[in-house]
Amino acid sequence: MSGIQFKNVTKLYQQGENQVLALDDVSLTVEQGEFIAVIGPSGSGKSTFLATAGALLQPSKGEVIVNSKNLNELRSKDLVRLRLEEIGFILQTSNLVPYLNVLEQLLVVKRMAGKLLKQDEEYAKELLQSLGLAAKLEKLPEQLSGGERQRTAIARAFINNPSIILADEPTASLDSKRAHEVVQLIAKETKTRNKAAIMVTHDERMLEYCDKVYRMEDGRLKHYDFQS
Ligand SMILES: Nc1ncnc2c1ncn2[C@@H]1O[C@H](COP(=O)(O)OP(=O)(O)OP(=O)(O)O)[C@@H](O)[C@H]1O
Repeated sequence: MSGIQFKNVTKLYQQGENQVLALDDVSLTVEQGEFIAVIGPSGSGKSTFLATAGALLQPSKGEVIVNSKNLNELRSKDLVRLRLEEIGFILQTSNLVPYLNVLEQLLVVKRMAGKLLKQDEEYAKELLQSLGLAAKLEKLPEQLSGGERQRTAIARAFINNPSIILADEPTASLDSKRAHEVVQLIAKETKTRNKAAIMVTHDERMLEYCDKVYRMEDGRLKHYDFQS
């Protein structure tokens, strides 16, 4: 199936003599067209969960299945391709390339995937416009506000039309109005383009846009009954 599945996933970190249990027997399914949120206290395992879903970290035990592919069975070359083509990451910090302008930040992703078509530039401009960045196409990251940088990173995550969206605190640097707009946009993309999306957030105001909410506590993931 398309989407993301965790089957009894455990992640242990070695810290000197000690082991830290960051994910403790986590199982869940995020189907295509579903937008889920993960909340929970600092250090509870949310970033570890997202990095595992995005094939950036390997589980110590259990299986992660992304678009019907068991990540344990992929070679590192295939993992790189999967991350590039099928997953859009939105991180806490925007991680923009300092010497590329806003438009180029998106086009470079296409070039990396080996295919930059004429219509890609049009789509990139459209995306940037929908995120309120039409006047900033030629600006470098250092010439942008924190919120503008974050919106550029969000547009960059969408440019390859990935089927999976993984967002780590995407609203951290945004004011309330932009925060709502950005999460609405992720929700809309998820529905209209049938993606599977996971958002880690501290911002309870954003939960209303999500289909399901889970709470992480000490590495355990539990369904959270959220009333909007
Ligand atoms: N590379 C690492 N090596 C050792 N321990 C780690 C490593 N990364 C995270 N941890 C530990 O694993 C646990 C889960 O960390 P994680 O970053 O996933 O939590 P989090 O919920 O994302 O926290 P925050 O909300 O503060 O970002 C914590 O106890 C953390 O100290």
